[in-house]
Amino acid sequence: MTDPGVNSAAGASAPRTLFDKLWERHLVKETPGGPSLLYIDRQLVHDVTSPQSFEGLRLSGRKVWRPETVLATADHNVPTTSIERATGSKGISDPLSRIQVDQLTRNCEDFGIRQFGLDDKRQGIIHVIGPEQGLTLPGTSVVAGDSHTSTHGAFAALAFGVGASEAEHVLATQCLSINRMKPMLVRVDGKLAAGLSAKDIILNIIGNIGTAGGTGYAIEFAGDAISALSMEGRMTLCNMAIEGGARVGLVAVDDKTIAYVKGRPLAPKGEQWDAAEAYWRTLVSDEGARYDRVVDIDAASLRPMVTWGTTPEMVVPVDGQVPDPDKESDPVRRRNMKAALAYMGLAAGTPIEQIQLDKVFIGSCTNARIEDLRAAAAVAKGKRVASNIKQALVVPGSGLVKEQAEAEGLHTVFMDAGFEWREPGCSMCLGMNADRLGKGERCASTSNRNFEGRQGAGGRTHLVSPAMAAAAGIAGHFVDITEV
Ligand SMILES: CC(C)[C@H](C(=O)O)[C@@H](O)C(=O)O
Ligand code: SF4
Repeated sequence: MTDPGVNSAAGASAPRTLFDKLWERHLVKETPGGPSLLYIDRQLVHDVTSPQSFEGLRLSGRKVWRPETVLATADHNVPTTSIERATGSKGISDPLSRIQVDQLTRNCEDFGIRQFGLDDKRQGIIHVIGPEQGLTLPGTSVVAGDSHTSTHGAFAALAFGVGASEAEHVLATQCLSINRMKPMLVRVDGKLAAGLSAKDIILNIIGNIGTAGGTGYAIEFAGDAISALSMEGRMTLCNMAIEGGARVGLVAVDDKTIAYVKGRPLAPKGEQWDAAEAYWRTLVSDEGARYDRVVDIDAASLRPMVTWGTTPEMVVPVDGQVPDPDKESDPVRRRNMKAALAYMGLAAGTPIEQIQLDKVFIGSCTNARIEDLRAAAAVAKGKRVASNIKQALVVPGSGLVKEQAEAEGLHTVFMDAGFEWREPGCSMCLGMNADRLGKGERCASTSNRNFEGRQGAGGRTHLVSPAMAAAAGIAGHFVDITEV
C-alpha cells in the first residue's frame, strides 16, 4: 500500500495511518498541546439531541451555514407499527416523544434542513440512511449528536458523535474544536467459521479490550477478516467501536467501499466521481505507519458471542457459561460482576445455551441492514418461534431496507415463522418508544448496548448477532448456530 501523497502538503513525508490522513485533511487550525479546529463536511440530525442545538441557534440569532450538508430524520421516538405510523406523529402516545418528533419537523422547516418524514420511505435510523443516501462518503468528516456516528467510519470517513452544543456549533460554522485521538490498530486475520458475522468479531474485540480499551483512540479495523466483510458488516463493526471506548472506528477504502457508494443519490457523478474515486483510493494506511496501540485477533478461533451482563464487555462464547465472580481476583470487577448477575437474574456457571428468553429483537443501527435481515431470515425460514417467546420483532433500519427485504420475500419468511414485521426506527434498541421490555423480561437483541434498563425498566438484554437472535427465537433459548 503506497500513498501517492495526494493530500500530503509535506510531499514525501513519514508513513501515515488512515486516521492521520483524514485528520490532517480536515485540519483548520492546530494548537500545540490544545484542541484542534476541524472542518466538518456532514451532519446527521435526529429527534432526541437536536432540539437543544436548534434552540441555541435561535437564542444567538444564528443560521445554519450550509444546510445542504445536513440530513435529518426522526428515529428514536417513532412508532414502528403501520397503524400508528399512518397518522404521522399523532400515532405517538407518549407526549414527550411526540413533542420531540414534531419539534424536529419545525426546526428543519425553520432552518432549511432536509428531513425525511415518517411517510418517506427514505426515513430510518440516521446511521443506516446516511450511507444509504451517499451522504456519508469516504474521506468526509461526519458528526451527529449521537455516539453511534462511529458507524460511518466503515467508509473511511472521520465520523464521531458530538454533544448538543458542539452540534450547534457545527450547524453554524461547519467547524469543531476537538482533541486529536491516537491511532489504534485492531488487526483481525484468518477466516471466520460459517455462521459468524461482524457482530461476533466486535463483541469479541470488546470482550478483549474492555469498554474503556479504546478510550482516546481512533480504532482502525484491518486484516483479511475485515477485508472479507461486506460494507454492512464493516458498519456493524464501526458502530460498536464506541462500546469499546473509541469515538472513531475506521476501515480503509477498497473496491467494496467504492462499489457501495457508486450510484447513491448524494454521491458525486461523472467527472466528479472519477476525481473523488481517485482520492478515496488513497484512504488507506501507509506501509509502516505507526499506531499507538495494536491488538491482534485470530478470526478462525472466534465463536458466536453472547453478552451475559450489563456492559458489552461482559461477553462469552455461546458454548461457554455465565462466569463466576468468586473466581475474579480484582475486587472492583468482582463487585460489578455480582451486580450484573443480580440484575440479569443469572447464576454463575449456567451454560449460556440454557438461558431461556422472553423476547427477540432484530434491529438497530448495529444490525438492521439488508444483510442482517437475510442472515436472520435464513435461520428462521420454515421454522416457528418457540412458545415461550412472547414477542419477536424484526425492525428494518430504513424504509429502503424494508422495501428491499420485501422484494426478496424476507418479510413473509419472518411472519410465517411468527416474527412481527415492523416499520423502521430505533425501536426496542432503547426504551424511548412503545417497543420495550417489561420488568424482568429477557431479550436476545441485535443492538449494541445492554446497560440496566436500556430496553425498558428492569429489562434484561443479551447482545448477539442477527443469526443468533433468530436461532434463539426459534429455540426459545440460545443455541450455537455453528452446530445447527
Ligand atoms: C439518544 C442518543 C443521544 C444516544 C446515543 O448517543 O447513542 C442513543 O442513540 C443511544 O444509542 O444510546
Ligand atoms: S438504533 Fe439504538 S444505538 Fe442506534 S441510534 Fe437508535 S438508539 Fe442509538
